[in-house]
Amino acid sequence: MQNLPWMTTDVLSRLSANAGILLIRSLWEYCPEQMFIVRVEGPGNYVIEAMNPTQQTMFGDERSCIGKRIDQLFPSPLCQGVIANLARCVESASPIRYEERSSYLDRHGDYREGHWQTLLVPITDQGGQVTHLFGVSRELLPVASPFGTSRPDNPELERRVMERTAELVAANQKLAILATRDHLTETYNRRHLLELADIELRRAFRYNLSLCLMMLDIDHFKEINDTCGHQAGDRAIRILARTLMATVRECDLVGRYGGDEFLILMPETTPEGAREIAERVRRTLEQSGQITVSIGIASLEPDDRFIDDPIHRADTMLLQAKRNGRNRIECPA
Ligand SMILES: Nc1nc2c(ncn2[C@@H]2O[C@H](COP(=O)(O)OP(=O)(O)OP(=O)(O)O)[C@@H](O)[C@H]2O)c(=O)[nH]1
Repeated sequence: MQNLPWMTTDVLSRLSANAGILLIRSLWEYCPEQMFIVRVEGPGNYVIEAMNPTQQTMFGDERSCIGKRIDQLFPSPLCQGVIANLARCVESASPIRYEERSSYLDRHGDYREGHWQTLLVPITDQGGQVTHLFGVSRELLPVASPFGTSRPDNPELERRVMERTAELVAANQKLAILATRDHLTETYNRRHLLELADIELRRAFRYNLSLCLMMLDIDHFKEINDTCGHQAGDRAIRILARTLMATVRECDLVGRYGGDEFLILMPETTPEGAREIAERVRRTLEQSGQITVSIGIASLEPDDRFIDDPIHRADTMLLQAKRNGRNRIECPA
């Protein structure tokens, strides 16, 4: 990727995936603000999926809240307000900031008056669907003045700070997309996919999980370029990317490896499961009548040390699929 000017100063973009995860974990554990993750189950239906320790000191033990719907956790007026804001964030699919005042039941079962400032950030799946919302909430406590009167409010300044913060969050999201996605297809770019693949490889070894990879490439792609032009070639690549995103499972990671070649990581998948997914992709494309693909599959083996090892085997299988006639899948016996 071209070295854009902001990349030299943006520390986050230089972090490895592991360092990024460590950073997020530390923030989650030690941040004095309340943090939570809500699962979007449908209109008006939001389920608490996680709360950081700060949030737990307010609402009580995480175990008593996880898996509960918002309307089971909050009393009525507050609950409607919370749900309306969650819905607004899902609808706009972009970060929102808001303030709310309400009474709520604390972890001791006592009613308290609260005033919060909250930032909600949507988390999308690879298809762009908002599946979760990440929230950071700060309780605004009245500040005692040394002169005995409350500090004068400055609503205009506060509004401008909130606007600017929302702009920065949106800009950061755009930068994150630029750094992690392929410009032509919006699937993961090679660098980011390999970072994610490395995490999946460690996770698979640590928890003794299966992991499969699929490497695929459009058949006779050069001919499409040579006879119909480069733009038609680009269109074919986009058709393949869209089909992959729509056909593989939500947990599979799709990335453009280079040219017309795509790599798909299938966590917690056996070779039989991987073959089924590959067959679905192959058949869908064949039926579209526009392009066909050849697919090589490999699974993680105990001696693998780096993600390049199974990638190399998937690539060899892909070559074999090409040699054996194309529009087919090859995986180790
Ligand atoms: N349109 C377009 N073409 C690209 C892009 N990246 C690489 N290519 C072209 O992809 C072609 C490589 O295609 P191959 O996968 O080797 O295709 P092939 O040899 O015709 O077919 P197979 O043997 O079936 O794989 C070359 O002509 C490259 O110039 C891109 O982003 N867009």
